[in-house]
Amino acid sequence: MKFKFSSFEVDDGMLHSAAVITAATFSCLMSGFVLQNIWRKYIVRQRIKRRREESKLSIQKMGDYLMQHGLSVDKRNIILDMPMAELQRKLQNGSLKALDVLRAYQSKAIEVTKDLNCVVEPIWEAEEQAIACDFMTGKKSPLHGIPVSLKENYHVQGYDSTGGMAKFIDCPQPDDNVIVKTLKEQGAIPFMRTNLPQTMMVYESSNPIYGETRNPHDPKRGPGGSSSGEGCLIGAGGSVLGFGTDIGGSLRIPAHMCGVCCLKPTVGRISTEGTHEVHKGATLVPGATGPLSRDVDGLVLAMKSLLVSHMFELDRSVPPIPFRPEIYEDHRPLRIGYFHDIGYMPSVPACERGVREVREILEKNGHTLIEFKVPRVDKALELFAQCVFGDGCKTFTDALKYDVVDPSFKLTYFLIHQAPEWLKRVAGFFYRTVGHDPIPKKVLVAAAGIKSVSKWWGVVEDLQAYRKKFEMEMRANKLDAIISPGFAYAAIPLGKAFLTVGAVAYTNLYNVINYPAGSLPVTKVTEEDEKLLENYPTKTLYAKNIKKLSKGSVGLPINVQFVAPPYQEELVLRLMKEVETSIKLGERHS
Ligand SMILES: CCCCCCCCCCCCCCCCCCCCCC(=O)NCCO
Repeated sequence: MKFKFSSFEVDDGMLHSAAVITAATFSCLMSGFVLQNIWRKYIVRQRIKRRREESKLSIQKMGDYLMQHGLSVDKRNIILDMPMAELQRKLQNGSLKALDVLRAYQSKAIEVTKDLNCVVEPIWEAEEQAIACDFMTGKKSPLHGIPVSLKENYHVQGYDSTGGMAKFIDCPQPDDNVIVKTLKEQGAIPFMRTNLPQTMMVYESSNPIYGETRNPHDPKRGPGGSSSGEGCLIGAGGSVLGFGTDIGGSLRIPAHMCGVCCLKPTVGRISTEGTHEVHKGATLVPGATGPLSRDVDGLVLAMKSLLVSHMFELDRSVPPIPFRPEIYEDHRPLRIGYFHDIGYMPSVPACERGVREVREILEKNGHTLIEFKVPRVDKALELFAQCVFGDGCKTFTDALKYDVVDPSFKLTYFLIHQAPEWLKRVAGFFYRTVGHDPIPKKVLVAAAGIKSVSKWWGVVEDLQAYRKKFEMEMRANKLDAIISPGFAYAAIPLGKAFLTVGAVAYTNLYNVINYPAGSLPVTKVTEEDEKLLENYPTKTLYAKNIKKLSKGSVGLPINVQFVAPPYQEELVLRLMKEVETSIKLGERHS
């Protein structure tokens, strides 16, 4: 048979050859594509393996070095037991050497990371800095000789900031970030870099490069995240002061689960320049940087040392507001709002008791406590998802292309980041009908992305309106501050955060409204709390999971959050210090 195409003729033999050539080209392209994918994934795995080995080797080398140059156990323990104020005083008056303090904390950090895997690598330059401190004469800076640990996403010259993602391995940072530079200028010694979950947008603690960090109070449980390594290292006594980041609770969740203090400042109060975030462009609910510490004095010292002309000069977007002692040291009685239940899922009995006990302390100290109802928590959650996943999660999926997805992140990644909109709607339907919970659908649809600029502007208006509503509620009650649960529950078994993720409402509320929020350990889960857990209401799927996963948590730490209007960090710290002091006095008298 012959076909005639205008000026030339084609027989079926030619047609057959054309089809064969097309099919061959197509299968070549396809296999090329598949092979390229396999190759890229292979390269990524090799890179991850090499980086992990380098990290382990560096930690081991530090351990070996300390065996030869370490302190005696007694001397080390005396240093490790010192609260921040005493440590600072002794470094200032020269009765402690910076090198001894560094060695004490290096050796404790290396010791605890063996079981807990909280350190990703030591910062080797610390030693030289400590020696320089000890040779210094003249007036000492406020952080003189104090070792500080840093979450891995803080840029440190010469080190990678991977955020647990292979794509960023072998990209050493050209410079220290603004906070690190200011800390060094103030005499601090960055000495350890700490672990985080892949992408930092979960409150788990694992990534394929550095592995999984465990809770210092129960290694079968998670330390919270995403400043997981910081919470764990400070909670285990391996650091006295550290720094992390927080977009939805990443400072406060690990602080609560590991029993340490932290402060998430108002975004803008201190510099956020030079931290690795996957979606830096999502500026409506941006990441905050902030300190974690063993005690409130550590947070105060950190803020005083950062709020100085050096930082204001390095990052001119930061308003030059120094630390205001007149607010921190004020004794005026305040009106403080409180809640136990955010209006989505109740907090477990131990967290509720934590707030109740802090309320009693504050009332005894002369403050007025008023019950506060959080306006429309569903709206706050929806706004959070719209603002951080507004691009339909494209920045996240791009960052993880060819990467190994961590098991602890797989379900979140699939459902929030990768699933097409129709599947998100089906999952939302499941949560609403089987889980008796309409909120996940809103969040999942939001994570499918904002479809146009005018819709994006609508989100901006909604966010402004929500912030105003919150402010008006506080004004209506004449509130100076708020206290609320540190989180909905204490630490749960590793890898289970996905099953309870709605609890993030307890922390990300303050990111949505951009209020400073501190977290303070106030109690521990008791047998009585565990008994009361039996009556925990389980209306939604998340609440059921919380009840199940909270069992067996006796002895775990419980924090309370302290919150004030934007730029009132000193007020937050004042209240935290007041409660910390009362708790310590109470412990001494009992
Ligand atoms: C993943 C579950 C899918 C179902 C959706 C349920 C929605 C229920 C409400 C939860 C809304 C938020 C979901 C997103 C999870 C984000 C968790 C954020 C943890 C902290 C992140 C952070 O602060 N990172 C700091 C980075 O520097």
